[in-house]
Amino acid sequence: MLSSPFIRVDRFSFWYGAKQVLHNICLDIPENEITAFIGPSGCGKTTLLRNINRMNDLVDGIKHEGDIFIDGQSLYDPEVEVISLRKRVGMVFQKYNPFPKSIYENVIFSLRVAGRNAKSELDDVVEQSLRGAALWDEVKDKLHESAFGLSGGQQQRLCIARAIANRPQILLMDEPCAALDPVATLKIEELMHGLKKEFTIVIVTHNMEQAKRCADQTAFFYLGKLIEFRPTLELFSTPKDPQTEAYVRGKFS
Ligand SMILES: Nc1ncnc2c1ncn2[C@@H]1O[C@H](COP(=O)(O)OP(=O)(O)OP(=O)(O)O)[C@@H](O)[C@H]1O
Repeated sequence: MLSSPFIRVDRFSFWYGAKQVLHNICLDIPENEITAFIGPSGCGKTTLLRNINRMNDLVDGIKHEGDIFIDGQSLYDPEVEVISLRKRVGMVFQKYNPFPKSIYENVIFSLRVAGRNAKSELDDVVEQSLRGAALWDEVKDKLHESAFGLSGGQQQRLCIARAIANRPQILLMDEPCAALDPVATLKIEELMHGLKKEFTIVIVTHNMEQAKRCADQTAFFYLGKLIEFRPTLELFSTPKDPQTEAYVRGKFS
């Protein structure tokens, strides 16, 4: 049984110009769990992820039908401000993208933008966020050095620290390990298990082993449609739909 939905995708369809890329998606994502989106390239996983914090609003010529709710509130409610929505929904991208600043300034970037400059608060947020991203012990003696001096895996964990510094409720991760080696990948996966206690996590991944290792629920998409959404172990061991079965058995990618 799924716990109560925290994110509800309700009959959601989406177009880039004349091209429809999502078709009538219905999906209930539970709170404090990890939900993976899998499926072949171009099936719309990232498009759906980027709609959960309305990142796609930045693209010209888009259109949607249906709705997405977070904790019962429509993302398209006129009262919802996109800036405050993005505070509730943090995002980590495929290619780690720290700013050309110190480790410390990267973590508290959004607080600075919001005019929060009290040193004691910033110090506290830096420590809590870096601990949350399992990076504190590795960087606590060089907080004022450039973020670019860190390894790729450390830079991605720094981006996670930056994303959680605002205490979002939801963390969207778009192939967060695609640019990382297997050791750094495992570290991020371990980290996700800890983070889900505090955040509802949605991850897009091409790596089915990663979905199996990390995700509580997995959604399989094909050609812009949601084909199957079930607890991960069930989806991989006893897929109900022949298309899901073909995909998870590696018959197409
Ligand atoms: N900004 C855009 N403008 C126009 N079409 C786009 C845009 N972004 C994505 N698309 C198209 O929408 C479809 C879905 O793309 P999307 O990136 O959501 O799929 P995906 O499943 O995440 O793919 P991948 O696994 O390759 O990242 C694709 O056909 C893609 O070419």
